[in-house]
Amino acid sequence: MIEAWSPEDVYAAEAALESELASGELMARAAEGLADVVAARASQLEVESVVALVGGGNNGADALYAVAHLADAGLRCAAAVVPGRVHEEALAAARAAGVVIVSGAEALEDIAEADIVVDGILGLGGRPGLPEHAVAWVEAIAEDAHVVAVDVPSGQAADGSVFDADGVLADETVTFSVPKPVHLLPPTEQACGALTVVDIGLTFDVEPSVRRLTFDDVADWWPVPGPDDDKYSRGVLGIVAGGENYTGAAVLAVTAAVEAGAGMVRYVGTPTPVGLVRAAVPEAVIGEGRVQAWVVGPGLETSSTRRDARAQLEVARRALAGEEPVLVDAGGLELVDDGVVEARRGRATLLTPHAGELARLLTRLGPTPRARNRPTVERAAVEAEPVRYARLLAERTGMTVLLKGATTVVVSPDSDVSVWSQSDAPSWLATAGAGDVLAGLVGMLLAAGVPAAEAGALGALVHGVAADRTGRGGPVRALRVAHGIPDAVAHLLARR
Ligand SMILES: NC(=O)C1=CN([C@@H]2O[C@H](COP(=O)(O)OP(=O)(O)OC[C@H]3O[C@@H](n4cnc5c(N)ncnc54)[C@H](OP(=O)(O)O)[C@@H]3O)[C@@H](O)[C@H]2O)[C@@H](O)CC1
Ligand SMILES: Nc1ncnc2c1ncn2[C@@H]1O[C@H](COP(=O)(O)OP(=O)(O)O)[C@@H](O)[C@H]1O
Repeated sequence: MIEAWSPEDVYAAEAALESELASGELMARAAEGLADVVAARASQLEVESVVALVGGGNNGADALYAVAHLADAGLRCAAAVVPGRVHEEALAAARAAGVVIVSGAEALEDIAEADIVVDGILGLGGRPGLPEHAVAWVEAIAEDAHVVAVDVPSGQAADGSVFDADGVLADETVTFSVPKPVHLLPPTEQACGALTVVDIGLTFDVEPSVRRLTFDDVADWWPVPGPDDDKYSRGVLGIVAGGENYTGAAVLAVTAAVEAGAGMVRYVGTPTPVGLVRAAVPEAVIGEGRVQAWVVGPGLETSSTRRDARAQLEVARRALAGEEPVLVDAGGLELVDDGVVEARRGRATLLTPHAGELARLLTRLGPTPRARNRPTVERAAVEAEPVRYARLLAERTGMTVLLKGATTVVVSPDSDVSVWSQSDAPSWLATAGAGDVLAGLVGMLLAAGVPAAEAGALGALVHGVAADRTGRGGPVRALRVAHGIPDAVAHLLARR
């Protein structure tokens, strides 16, 4: 598991450790680790000119001490500074080691010619956006330069909340002791490149803000049946999905649940998808019955006036009113109102919208049940600040929210619980029907007893790996992702 702590928690851990160490020791460890990474990269890339972009805080000091080490080691180093706004001891150390200190136009020339740029403008203490003087520095970086961010790519929010397209976009980031939210969350993760964590000795006795499951965690988490299991003890999943228009969603969700290893899947639909499911997934049992969890919504048509569609909707509503865990996706999200919110208090519910669905649902629900003013939430706003909006929906509904995207986040209604962030899928997975597959897969995990947030994270990981292994670098269609789940699970379980 990869875990990230918030800037506040990191500052607290730093203060606790600093009181036990000689002054400057932590920064010395950070700078040494940073210098080792940059030296290794210079050697791999067979280049020798390094320019540090130096801000006025400790992040800039790390960069200065690091280039001092690199100059000692024989690399050609310069540091761009704003005179008077720089850590004086670090500046003296860099100068003494032979680092050329530059500012103004001279700095821009050196930056443009550098093979490696070390970004020490802003770190953990940075607010989103670049300082004015640093805009020209960042613009001057050559296209083919290798950019190493110190702790946080400057301009990006350290808590992962806001992405700055004009900020630093690093090829790699070197951080200290533990990852921070900026490294794991959308939208900022894209600015970090490859991540190296240098251990400087900080320890934490508080929960991380963000967690990410890795391939090696799957064997510990996946519900593997034992000799005493039967199909019922493994968990029966009820799926209410598909309609006379969206027939395929039913086939995809049911196929994924069966392929993921559900003890049994009961499918509730209208005549056309029932016929298709019967033909495509003979293992599925048609009709309502006792289940351990429900998936409600893929391809569900909530406005159909057909008698069979209304009967199907009644089952969906019964599921939402019942005790069993429910995953609510696509059309099912249209059934979520304040009555459902009330009825499901204290019961496991996982909403799985994409950004557009989340925006629509938040707009419809409004900020509070009786709010007169219901501002429209735009899809673009959700895409810009996914965790913030997923949290708003989780808090508004008391339900766990899995927000789908290139990086999928899972946010619990309790703000003290870590956010899950999974980024395991190839971009090929952005294809119609992939969400229906995810719903069936995660539904199976709920039926097997995996808690909602963990089921969401685990399901997102396996979904991504199934797409990756099925597509082998090329396109994937959703049905093949569903059929690829057993291979993905077997592959991940074999890592035990
Ligand atoms: N924590 C650890 O464990 C360790 C941390 N270490 C290192 O320390 C780094 C954190 O250092 P830091 O606290 O000095 O913050 P940093 O980001 O360098 O600068 C803040 C300054 O910038 C300013 N400022 C902010 N945003 C701005 C903006 N948008 N535009 C303009 N100005 C802006 C801000 O001004 P203010 O908001 O106060 O007015 C303040 O003066 C950390 O990332 C790591 O590299 C290691 O050495 C050892 C272990
Ligand atoms: N750029 C991307 N890279 C990787 N995965 C993506 C990307 N965009 C979307 N996905 C994943 O693809 C799936 C799409 O789901 P969804 O939008 O609900 O599709 P549908 O409703 O057609 O089934 C989600 O699991 C999402 O996380």
